[in-house]
Amino acid sequence: MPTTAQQPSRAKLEVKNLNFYYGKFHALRNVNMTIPEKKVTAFIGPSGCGKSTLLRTFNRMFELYPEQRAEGEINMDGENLLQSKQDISLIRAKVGMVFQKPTPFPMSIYDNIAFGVKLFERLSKGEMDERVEWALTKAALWEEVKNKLGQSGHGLSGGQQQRLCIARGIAIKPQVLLLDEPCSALDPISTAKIEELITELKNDYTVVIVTHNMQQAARCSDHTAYMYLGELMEFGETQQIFIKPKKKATEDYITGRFG
Ligand SMILES: Nc1ncnc2c1ncn2[C@@H]1O[C@H](COP(=O)(O)OP(=O)(O)OP(=O)(O)O)[C@@H](O)[C@H]1O
Repeated sequence: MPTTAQQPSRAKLEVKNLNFYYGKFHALRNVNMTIPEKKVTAFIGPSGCGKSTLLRTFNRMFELYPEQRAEGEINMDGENLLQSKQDISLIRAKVGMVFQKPTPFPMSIYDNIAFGVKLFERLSKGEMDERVEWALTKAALWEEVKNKLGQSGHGLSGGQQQRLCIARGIAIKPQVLLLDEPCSALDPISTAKIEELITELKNDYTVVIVTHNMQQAARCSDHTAYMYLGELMEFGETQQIFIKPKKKATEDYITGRFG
C-alpha cells in the first residue's frame, strides 16, 4: 500500500453502466468505475463475484464466446471499446492481458517476445534485439535468461515463465496491462518478484490486477475495488478500503470474517 501522497491521476478507463451476461446469467450488474492512469487497481472479492469477468471485458476477451455479451460503456481515451470499430487485435495491443497460469508459446524465449511485436511493428534485427532485452529487463528476467535466449520458453521455471509472459505483454507497449491472478501458480519468491515488478510497471502502464490475496492487493495497489455477486460494492484508494472501508460488507471480507 503506497504511503506517499497520491498524485491526482487522469482517468484511463471509464466504465459506465456495464452489464455482462453468460447466456441468461447476469454476471455483472450495472458496474460504474474509473480506472486511473498509471496506477495499479486491484479487484478483490469472493470466488465467483465477477472479478475475472470484469477484467475480461476491458479487452473484449469474451467475444471469443458467442453466448457472452456486454452492455454499457468502457471508455478509453474517449472511445467506447465495446462499440469500437477498431480491429480487435489493435484493442488487445493497447489493452494487454496476462493470465493466471503462465502460457509461454512453444518457441524460444526470444521468439516469445518477438512474435507479438512483429504483428504490429516492423523492426530491424537490431531494434528487435533491443526490444527483447528491454522487455525482459522490465520483467526482471533478463539476467536469468540473457545467455539462453534461443532455448524454449517451456524450459523455464513457473515463476520465470510468468515473468516471460509479462515481458511478452509489455513488449508490444500496451497502455493498459490486465493481470488475472498472475501469482496464483507461483512460490513466494517468484510472487515477491512479480509484485515488485507490478509496482514498477505503473511508471509506464495502467495496471489492473485480479487477486485473491488481500496482502497482495494491500501491498501493490493504489486503488481497490471490492466486488460481490456481480456488483461493485466499494471502490476507493487502497489505504481507505483496507483501513476505513465505508461498508460493513467490505470490512467483513477484508478482515476475513467472510469469504
Ligand atoms: N463461461 C461461463 N459460463 C457461465 N457462467 C460463467 C462463466 N464464467 C464465469 N461464470 C459465472 O460468472 C460469475 C463470475 O465469475 P468470475 O470467474 O468472473 O468470478 P471471479 O470473481 O473471477 O471468481 P474466482 O475468484 O473464483 O476466479 C460466476 O457466478 C461464474 O460461475
